[in-house]
Amino acid sequence: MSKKILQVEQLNVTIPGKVLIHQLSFDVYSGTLLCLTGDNGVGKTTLIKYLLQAAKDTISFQKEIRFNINFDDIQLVPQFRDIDDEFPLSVKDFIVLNLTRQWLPWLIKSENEQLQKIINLTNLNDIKNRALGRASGGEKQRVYLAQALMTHPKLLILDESTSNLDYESRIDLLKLVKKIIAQEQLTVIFITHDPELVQMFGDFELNINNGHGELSNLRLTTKGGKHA
Ligand SMILES: Nc1ncnc2c1ncn2[C@@H]1O[C@H](COP(=O)(O)OP(=O)(O)OP(=O)(O)O)[C@@H](O)[C@H]1O
Repeated sequence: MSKKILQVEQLNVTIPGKVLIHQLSFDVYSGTLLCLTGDNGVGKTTLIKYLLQAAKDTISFQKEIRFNINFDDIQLVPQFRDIDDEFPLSVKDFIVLNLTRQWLPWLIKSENEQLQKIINLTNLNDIKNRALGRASGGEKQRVYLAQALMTHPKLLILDESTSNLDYESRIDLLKLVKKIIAQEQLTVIFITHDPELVQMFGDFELNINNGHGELSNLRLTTKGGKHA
């Protein structure tokens, strides 16, 4: 089994006046895809907010949440982006928005190399100069993924990245995510309502139900030895 990058022990996930998830414990292993599932409103996004807060402020949650990576090693691809048809920035320019160095208005050699590597990895060569607003839903998701990958994350959190995509685009995106996990030793937490994707691509499933979370190892439990 690969290295643990995150350990959560007996965590209560709360909102004002209510415990959403009781005594939640699970581990996340490096180089795996963990699917976070559960009905609307069970607390998946709130759990992710706790994890991000704990990565930033390691002291407050030190008993319940322990990361073996830093906050800067984590990238979140949010569920909603305000990108309409008129969004003028090119795919290439959007991908580099995450880079924090702002003292030069152009990219240095290593950043250009990283950009081209990520564009190749996410199959965006054909549309890299197109305005992002003109990209299809599936292409946009690949661009968001590419933007997140620019900073060499160790943990990527995908919040329902496939929810507005057709069947083929959903499968394609998850195949790409699995390829990147294998190539880059990336770890992914994927929030999803899609049981088929969980079964096809997940290594682990953390299902939240009735205020409790249960972690399943899908590689061990899947019939037919899909992941064995
Ligand atoms: N700051 C807050 N104050 C009050 N209620 C909140 C707060 N944050 C979240 N909630 C409530 O907590 C519940 C869980 O929300 P959350 O967004 O975590 O659910 P979710 O499992 O991600 O749902 P979905 O699948 O619909 O995205 C919801 O009922 C939401 O309205």
